[in-house]
Amino acid sequence: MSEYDERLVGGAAEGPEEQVIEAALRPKRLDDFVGQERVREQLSLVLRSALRRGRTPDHVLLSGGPGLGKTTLAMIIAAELGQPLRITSGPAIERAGDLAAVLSTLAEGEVLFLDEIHRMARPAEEMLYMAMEDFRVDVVVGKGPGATAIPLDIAPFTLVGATTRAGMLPGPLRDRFGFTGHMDFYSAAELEVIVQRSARLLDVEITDEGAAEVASRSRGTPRIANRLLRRVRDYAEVRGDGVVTREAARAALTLYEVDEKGLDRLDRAVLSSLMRKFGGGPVGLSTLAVSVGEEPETVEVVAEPFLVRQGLLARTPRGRIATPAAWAHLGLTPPPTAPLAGAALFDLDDTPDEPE
Ligand SMILES: Nc1ncnc2c1ncn2[C@@H]1O[C@H](COP(=O)(O)OP(=O)(O)OP(=O)(O)O)[C@@H](O)[C@H]1O
Ligand SMILES: [Mg+2]
Repeated sequence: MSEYDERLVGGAAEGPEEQVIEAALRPKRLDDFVGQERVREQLSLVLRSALRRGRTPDHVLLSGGPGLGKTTLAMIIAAELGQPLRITSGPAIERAGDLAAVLSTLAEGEVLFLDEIHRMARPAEEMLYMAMEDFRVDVVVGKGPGATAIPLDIAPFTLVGATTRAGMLPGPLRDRFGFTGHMDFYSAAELEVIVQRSARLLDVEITDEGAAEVASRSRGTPRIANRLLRRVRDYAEVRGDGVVTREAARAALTLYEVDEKGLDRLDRAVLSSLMRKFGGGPVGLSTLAVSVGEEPETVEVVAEPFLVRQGLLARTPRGRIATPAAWAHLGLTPPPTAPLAGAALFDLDDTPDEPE
Protein backbone atom coordinates (compact mmCIF):
# COMPACT_ATOMS: atom_id res chain seq x y z
CA MET A 1 0.00 0.00 0.00
CA SER A 2 1.18 3.48 -0.68
CA GLU A 3 -0.30 6.91 -0.21
CA TYR A 4 -1.07 7.05 -3.92
CA ASP A 5 -3.11 3.85 -4.12
CA GLU A 6 -6.52 5.48 -4.38
CA ARG A 7 -6.40 7.18 -7.72
CA LEU A 8 -9.29 9.23 -8.98
CA VAL A 9 -7.61 9.39 -12.38
CA GLY A 10 -6.60 5.72 -12.67
CA GLY A 11 -7.64 4.15 -15.96
CA ALA A 12 -8.92 0.83 -14.67
CA ALA A 13 -12.35 0.21 -13.14
CA GLU A 14 -12.35 0.42 -9.36
CA GLY A 15 -14.39 -2.56 -8.23
CA PRO A 16 -18.02 -3.69 -8.08
CA GLU A 17 -19.57 -0.33 -7.23
CA GLU A 18 -18.03 1.43 -10.18
CA GLN A 19 -18.98 -1.48 -12.44
CA VAL A 20 -22.64 -1.11 -11.53
CA ILE A 21 -22.58 2.60 -12.30
CA GLU A 22 -20.71 1.99 -15.54
CA ALA A 23 -23.32 -0.48 -16.68
CA ALA A 24 -25.97 2.17 -16.17
CA LEU A 25 -23.99 4.76 -18.11
CA ARG A 26 -23.11 2.57 -21.09
CA PRO A 27 -24.53 3.69 -24.38
CA LYS A 28 -26.63 0.82 -25.76
CA ARG A 29 -26.56 1.53 -29.49
CA LEU A 30 -23.97 2.64 -31.99
CA ASP A 31 -25.73 5.96 -32.46
CA ASP A 32 -25.37 6.81 -28.76
CA PHE A 33 -21.69 5.96 -28.71
CA VAL A 34 -19.81 9.26 -28.62
CA GLY A 35 -16.59 9.83 -30.55
CA GLN A 36 -14.30 7.22 -32.18
CA GLU A 37 -15.83 8.42 -35.44
CA ARG A 38 -13.77 6.21 -37.71
CA VAL A 39 -14.17 2.99 -35.72
CA ARG A 40 -17.88 3.62 -35.43
CA GLU A 41 -18.36 4.19 -39.12
CA GLN A 42 -16.27 1.21 -40.17
CA LEU A 43 -17.94 -1.05 -37.65
CA SER A 44 -21.35 0.11 -38.72
CA LEU A 45 -20.56 -0.99 -42.29
CA VAL A 46 -19.29 -4.38 -41.16
CA LEU A 47 -22.45 -5.00 -39.13
CA ARG A 48 -24.92 -3.70 -41.68
CA SER A 49 -23.46 -5.67 -44.50
CA ALA A 50 -23.52 -8.85 -42.43
CA LEU A 51 -27.14 -8.23 -41.48
CA ARG A 52 -28.02 -7.61 -45.09
CA ARG A 53 -26.41 -10.85 -46.21
CA GLY A 54 -27.86 -12.75 -43.29
CA ARG A 55 -24.41 -13.95 -42.27
CA THR A 56 -22.37 -13.62 -39.10
CA PRO A 57 -19.96 -10.69 -39.46
CA ASP A 58 -16.19 -11.04 -39.41
CA HIS A 59 -14.53 -11.35 -36.03
CA VAL A 60 -13.79 -7.98 -34.45
CA LEU A 61 -10.76 -6.94 -32.44
CA LEU A 62 -10.99 -3.84 -30.26
CA SER A 63 -7.75 -2.39 -28.97
CA GLY A 64 -7.09 0.61 -26.78
CA GLY A 65 -6.32 1.75 -23.25
CA PRO A 66 -8.44 1.11 -20.17
CA GLY A 67 -11.76 2.94 -19.94
CA LEU A 68 -11.97 3.95 -23.60
CA GLY A 69 -15.09 1.91 -24.39
CA LYS A 70 -14.07 -1.57 -25.57
CA THR A 71 -16.56 -3.46 -23.39
CA THR A 72 -19.23 -0.91 -24.23
CA LEU A 73 -18.66 -1.41 -27.95
CA ALA A 74 -18.71 -5.21 -27.62
CA MET A 75 -22.14 -4.97 -26.03
CA ILE A 76 -23.28 -2.60 -28.74
CA ILE A 77 -22.14 -5.03 -31.45
CA ALA A 78 -24.35 -7.76 -30.01
CA ALA A 79 -27.25 -5.35 -29.63
CA GLU A 80 -26.93 -4.10 -33.21
CA LEU A 81 -26.89 -7.69 -34.46
CA GLY A 82 -29.85 -8.57 -32.26
CA GLN A 83 -27.84 -11.42 -30.76
CA PRO A 84 -27.06 -12.50 -27.22
CA LEU A 85 -23.62 -11.74 -25.85
CA ARG A 86 -21.50 -14.33 -24.08
CA ILE A 87 -18.75 -12.82 -21.96
CA THR A 88 -15.48 -14.40 -20.92
CA SER A 89 -11.89 -13.26 -20.59
CA GLY A 90 -8.35 -14.38 -21.31
CA PRO A 91 -7.40 -15.00 -17.67
CA ALA A 92 -10.53 -17.15 -17.19
CA ILE A 93 -9.36 -19.50 -19.93
CA GLU A 94 -6.51 -21.44 -18.41
CA ARG A 95 -6.76 -24.56 -20.52
CA ALA A 96 -7.96 -25.40 -24.00
CA GLY A 97 -10.81 -27.33 -22.38
CA ASP A 98 -12.16 -24.13 -20.83
CA LEU A 99 -12.44 -22.59 -24.25
CA ALA A 100 -13.93 -25.71 -25.82
CA ALA A 101 -16.64 -25.66 -23.16
CA VAL A 102 -17.59 -22.11 -24.08
CA LEU A 103 -17.37 -22.57 -27.84
CA SER A 104 -19.36 -25.79 -27.97
CA THR A 105 -22.34 -24.21 -26.24
CA LEU A 106 -22.59 -21.13 -28.46
CA ALA A 107 -25.79 -20.75 -30.41
CA GLU A 108 -25.64 -19.83 -34.09
CA GLY A 109 -24.92 -16.12 -34.57
CA GLU A 110 -24.11 -15.53 -30.93
CA VAL A 111 -21.45 -12.94 -30.08
CA LEU A 112 -18.60 -14.11 -27.88
CA PHE A 113 -16.76 -11.34 -26.06
CA LEU A 114 -13.25 -12.34 -25.06
CA ASP A 115 -11.88 -9.57 -22.87
CA GLU A 116 -8.13 -9.26 -22.25
CA ILE A 117 -7.60 -11.69 -25.07
CA HIS A 118 -3.81 -11.21 -24.86
CA ARG A 119 -3.82 -13.03 -21.53
CA MET A 120 -5.25 -16.30 -22.79
CA ALA A 121 -3.26 -19.52 -22.30
CA ARG A 122 -1.25 -20.64 -25.33
CA PRO A 123 -2.96 -24.01 -25.98
CA ALA A 124 -6.34 -22.31 -25.90
CA GLU A 125 -5.07 -19.78 -28.39
CA GLU A 126 -4.37 -22.47 -30.92
CA MET A 127 -7.83 -23.90 -30.46
CA LEU A 128 -9.25 -20.45 -31.00
CA TYR A 129 -7.45 -20.11 -34.37
CA MET A 130 -9.29 -23.10 -35.74
CA ALA A 131 -12.60 -22.09 -34.23
CA MET A 132 -12.38 -18.62 -35.73
CA GLU A 133 -11.43 -19.88 -39.16
CA ASP A 134 -13.35 -23.10 -39.64
CA PHE A 135 -15.91 -23.08 -36.83
CA ARG A 136 -14.45 -26.34 -35.68
CA VAL A 137 -12.35 -27.46 -32.72
CA ASP A 138 -10.38 -30.58 -31.96
CA VAL A 139 -11.17 -31.83 -28.51
CA VAL A 140 -8.39 -34.03 -27.22
CA VAL A 141 -9.62 -36.99 -25.22
CA GLY A 142 -7.26 -39.05 -23.06
CA LYS A 143 -3.56 -38.64 -22.41
CA GLY A 144 -0.25 -39.86 -23.80
CA PRO A 145 -0.07 -42.19 -26.82
CA GLY A 146 -3.72 -43.17 -26.48
CA ALA A 147 -4.95 -39.60 -26.78
CA THR A 148 -7.25 -38.89 -29.70
CA ALA A 149 -8.49 -35.65 -31.15
CA ILE A 150 -12.19 -35.58 -31.77
CA PRO A 151 -13.26 -32.91 -34.24
CA LEU A 152 -16.29 -30.98 -33.14
CA ASP A 153 -18.32 -28.58 -35.24
CA ILE A 154 -19.37 -25.37 -33.59
CA ALA A 155 -22.07 -22.94 -34.64
CA PRO A 156 -20.92 -19.91 -36.65
CA PHE A 157 -20.37 -17.12 -34.14
CA THR A 158 -18.77 -13.71 -34.00
CA LEU A 159 -15.79 -13.24 -31.78
CA VAL A 160 -15.20 -9.80 -30.31
CA GLY A 161 -11.76 -9.66 -28.73
CA ALA A 162 -10.62 -6.76 -26.57
CA THR A 163 -7.09 -5.89 -25.59
CA THR A 164 -5.21 -3.02 -24.03
CA ARG A 165 -2.05 -4.41 -25.63
CA ALA A 166 -2.55 -5.11 -29.32
CA GLY A 167 1.23 -5.40 -29.66
CA MET A 168 1.19 -8.44 -27.39
CA LEU A 169 -1.13 -10.47 -29.60
CA PRO A 170 0.57 -13.13 -31.70
CA GLY A 171 0.41 -12.38 -35.43
CA PRO A 172 -1.65 -15.45 -36.35
CA LEU A 173 -4.34 -14.43 -33.89
CA ARG A 174 -4.40 -10.82 -35.02
CA ASP A 175 -4.67 -11.95 -38.64
CA ARG A 176 -7.82 -13.91 -37.97
CA PHE A 177 -9.80 -10.83 -37.13
CA GLY A 178 -11.55 -9.40 -40.16
CA PHE A 179 -11.82 -6.00 -38.55
CA THR A 180 -9.68 -4.22 -35.97
CA GLY A 181 -10.91 -1.08 -34.29
CA HIS A 182 -8.30 0.98 -32.53
CA MET A 183 -9.78 3.17 -29.82
CA ASP A 184 -8.03 6.45 -29.24
CA PHE A 185 -8.18 8.96 -26.46
CA TYR A 186 -11.21 11.24 -26.70
CA SER A 187 -11.09 14.94 -27.43
CA ALA A 188 -12.24 17.42 -24.80
CA ALA A 189 -15.30 18.18 -26.92
CA GLU A 190 -16.26 14.50 -27.10
CA LEU A 191 -15.77 14.06 -23.37
CA GLU A 192 -17.96 17.06 -22.79
CA VAL A 193 -20.78 15.35 -24.66
CA ILE A 194 -20.21 12.20 -22.61
CA VAL A 195 -20.27 14.16 -19.34
CA GLN A 196 -23.51 15.90 -20.35
CA ARG A 197 -25.06 12.57 -21.26
CA SER A 198 -23.97 10.91 -18.01
CA ALA A 199 -25.21 13.88 -16.00
CA ARG A 200 -28.62 13.45 -17.63
CA LEU A 201 -28.68 9.76 -16.75
CA LEU A 202 -27.57 10.43 -13.16
CA ASP A 203 -30.05 13.27 -12.80
CA VAL A 204 -27.33 15.81 -12.18
CA GLU A 205 -27.79 19.40 -13.23
CA ILE A 206 -24.66 20.65 -14.95
CA THR A 207 -23.81 23.80 -16.88
CA ASP A 208 -21.89 23.74 -20.16
CA GLU A 209 -18.87 25.27 -18.44
CA GLY A 210 -19.11 22.71 -15.64
CA ALA A 211 -19.11 19.88 -18.19
CA ALA A 212 -16.16 21.44 -20.02
CA GLU A 213 -14.21 21.70 -16.79
CA VAL A 214 -14.75 18.02 -15.92
CA ALA A 215 -14.00 16.96 -19.50
CA SER A 216 -10.71 18.81 -19.69
CA ARG A 217 -9.37 17.09 -16.57
CA SER A 218 -10.38 13.57 -17.62
CA ARG A 219 -7.23 12.43 -19.43
CA GLY A 220 -9.08 11.70 -22.65
CA THR A 221 -10.88 8.82 -20.94
CA PRO A 222 -14.68 8.41 -20.57
CA ARG A 223 -14.33 6.25 -17.46
CA ILE A 224 -12.37 8.99 -15.69
CA ALA A 225 -14.81 11.64 -16.91
CA ASN A 226 -17.72 9.71 -15.40
CA ARG A 227 -15.82 9.22 -12.15
CA LEU A 228 -14.88 12.89 -11.82
CA LEU A 229 -18.45 13.84 -12.59
CA ARG A 230 -19.67 11.81 -9.61
CA ARG A 231 -17.16 13.43 -7.25
CA VAL A 232 -18.05 16.88 -8.52
CA ARG A 233 -21.74 16.10 -8.09
CA ASP A 234 -21.12 15.12 -4.45
CA TYR A 235 -19.40 18.41 -3.88
CA ALA A 236 -22.13 20.45 -5.57
CA GLU A 237 -24.80 18.68 -3.52
CA VAL A 238 -23.09 19.06 -0.16
CA ARG A 239 -21.40 22.43 -0.50
CA GLY A 240 -23.58 24.11 -3.12
CA ASP A 241 -27.07 24.03 -4.56
CA GLY A 242 -26.54 20.77 -6.44
CA VAL A 243 -25.76 22.42 -9.78
CA VAL A 244 -22.39 21.53 -11.25
CA THR A 245 -21.06 24.90 -12.37
CA ARG A 246 -17.53 25.66 -13.49
CA GLU A 247 -16.75 27.00 -10.02
CA ALA A 248 -18.13 23.89 -8.30
CA ALA A 249 -16.18 21.62 -10.64
CA ARG A 250 -12.98 23.56 -10.09
CA ALA A 251 -13.34 23.66 -6.32
CA ALA A 252 -14.21 19.96 -6.14
CA LEU A 253 -11.34 18.84 -8.34
CA THR A 254 -8.92 21.06 -6.46
CA LEU A 255 -10.08 19.35 -3.30
CA TYR A 256 -9.47 15.97 -4.90
CA GLU A 257 -6.09 17.19 -6.17
CA VAL A 258 -6.80 16.69 -9.85
CA ASP A 259 -5.31 19.66 -11.69
CA GLU A 260 -6.24 21.40 -14.96
CA LYS A 261 -4.38 18.88 -17.06
CA GLY A 262 -5.79 15.92 -15.15
CA LEU A 263 -2.57 15.31 -13.22
CA ASP A 264 -3.03 14.00 -9.70
CA ARG A 265 -0.77 14.03 -6.66
CA LEU A 266 1.47 11.19 -7.82
CA ASP A 267 1.96 12.73 -11.26
CA ARG A 268 2.88 16.07 -9.76
CA ALA A 269 5.12 14.49 -7.12
CA VAL A 270 7.10 12.77 -9.88
CA LEU A 271 7.49 15.96 -11.90
CA SER A 272 8.18 18.11 -8.90
CA SER A 273 10.86 15.77 -7.59
CA LEU A 274 12.43 15.50 -11.03
CA MET A 275 12.69 19.27 -11.22
CA ARG A 276 13.37 20.30 -7.64
CA LYS A 277 15.70 17.50 -6.61
CA PHE A 278 17.36 16.63 -9.89
CA GLY A 279 17.34 19.94 -11.77
CA GLY A 280 15.04 18.46 -14.42
CA GLY A 281 17.12 15.31 -14.99
CA PRO A 282 18.29 13.18 -16.57
CA VAL A 283 17.75 10.85 -13.66
CA GLY A 284 17.26 7.08 -13.56
CA LEU A 285 13.84 5.58 -12.93
CA SER A 286 14.70 3.89 -9.64
CA THR A 287 16.30 7.02 -8.18
CA LEU A 288 13.28 9.04 -9.19
CA ALA A 289 10.93 6.45 -7.71
CA VAL A 290 12.78 6.39 -4.39
CA SER A 291 12.60 10.17 -4.23
CA VAL A 292 8.78 10.04 -4.26
CA GLY A 293 8.62 6.96 -2.03
CA GLU A 294 7.22 4.70 -4.72
CA GLU A 295 8.09 1.46 -6.46
CA PRO A 296 9.80 2.02 -9.83
CA GLU A 297 7.06 0.01 -11.48
CA THR A 298 4.35 2.29 -10.10
CA VAL A 299 6.09 5.35 -11.44
CA GLU A 300 6.73 3.72 -14.78
CA VAL A 301 3.34 2.12 -15.35
CA VAL A 302 0.98 4.40 -13.46
CA ALA A 303 2.37 7.90 -13.77
CA GLU A 304 4.76 8.06 -16.70
CA PRO A 305 2.63 7.05 -19.68
CA PHE A 306 0.29 9.99 -19.22
CA LEU A 307 3.14 12.40 -18.46
CA VAL A 308 4.94 11.26 -21.62
CA ARG A 309 1.79 11.58 -23.69
CA GLN A 310 1.25 15.09 -22.35
CA GLY A 311 4.80 16.00 -23.33
CA LEU A 312 5.72 16.73 -19.72
CA LEU A 313 8.29 14.01 -19.24
CA ALA A 314 10.68 12.33 -21.64
CA ARG A 315 12.41 8.99 -21.30
CA THR A 316 15.93 9.25 -22.70
CA PRO A 317 18.83 6.79 -22.75
CA ARG A 318 20.37 8.65 -19.82
CA GLY A 319 17.23 8.89 -17.73
CA ARG A 320 14.03 10.83 -17.22
CA ILE A 321 13.89 14.48 -18.24
CA ALA A 322 11.37 17.19 -17.41
CA THR A 323 10.37 19.06 -20.56
CA PRO A 324 9.95 22.84 -20.73
CA ALA A 325 6.17 22.24 -20.63
CA ALA A 326 6.62 20.52 -17.27
CA TRP A 327 8.52 23.47 -15.80
CA ALA A 328 5.80 25.77 -17.06
CA HIS A 329 2.99 23.56 -15.74
CA LEU A 330 4.37 23.54 -12.22
CA GLY A 331 5.25 27.21 -12.43
CA LEU A 332 8.96 26.63 -11.84
CA THR A 333 11.92 28.26 -13.53
CA PRO A 334 14.41 25.83 -15.00
CA PRO A 335 18.03 26.37 -13.99
CA PRO A 336 20.42 27.18 -16.87
CA THR A 337 21.72 23.61 -16.68
CA ALA A 338 18.32 22.01 -17.21
CA PRO A 339 17.94 19.79 -20.29
CA LEU A 340 16.70 21.94 -23.13
CA ALA A 341 13.70 21.94 -25.37
CA GLY A 342 13.59 19.13 -27.89
CA ALA A 343 14.10 16.51 -25.19
CA ALA A 344 10.99 14.80 -26.44
CA LEU A 345 12.88 13.99 -29.64
CA PHE A 346 14.80 11.40 -27.67
CA ASP A 347 11.64 9.88 -26.30
CA LEU A 348 12.39 6.23 -25.76
CA ASP A 349 8.95 5.29 -24.61
CA ASP A 350 9.14 1.54 -25.01
CA THR A 351 5.43 0.84 -25.02
CA PRO A 352 4.77 0.44 -28.73
CA ASP A 353 2.09 2.59 -30.26
CA GLU A 354 -0.97 0.54 -31.05
CA PRO A 355 -1.12 -0.27 -34.76
CA GLU A 356 -3.79 1.60 -36.67
N1 LIG B 1 -17.87 6.44 -26.50
C1 LIG B 1 -18.44 6.48 -25.29
N2 LIG B 1 -19.55 7.21 -25.09
C2 LIG B 1 -20.10 7.28 -23.87
N3 LIG B 1 -19.64 6.62 -22.79
C3 LIG B 1 -18.56 5.86 -22.94
C4 LIG B 1 -17.91 5.75 -24.19
N4 LIG B 1 -16.86 4.93 -24.05
C5 LIG B 1 -16.85 4.55 -22.77
N5 LIG B 1 -17.87 5.11 -22.09
C6 LIG B 1 -18.13 4.93 -20.66
O1 LIG B 1 -16.89 4.71 -19.98
C7 LIG B 1 -16.99 3.61 -19.09
C8 LIG B 1 -15.87 2.64 -19.38
O2 LIG B 1 -16.05 2.06 -20.65
P1 LIG B 1 -15.68 0.53 -20.94
O3 LIG B 1 -15.97 -0.30 -19.75
O4 LIG B 1 -16.36 0.14 -22.20
O5 LIG B 1 -14.11 0.64 -21.17
P2 LIG B 1 -13.08 -0.52 -21.55
O6 LIG B 1 -12.35 -0.04 -22.75
O7 LIG B 1 -13.79 -1.82 -21.68
O8 LIG B 1 -12.10 -0.53 -20.32
P3 LIG B 1 -11.19 -1.76 -19.74
O9 LIG B 1 -9.96 -1.81 -20.59
O10 LIG B 1 -10.87 -1.35 -18.34
O11 LIG B 1 -12.02 -2.99 -19.81
C9 LIG B 1 -18.39 3.04 -19.25
O12 LIG B 1 -19.17 3.41 -18.15
C10 LIG B 1 -18.98 3.69 -20.46
O13 LIG B 1 -20.28 4.08 -20.19
MG1 LIG C 1 -13.63 -3.56 -20.58
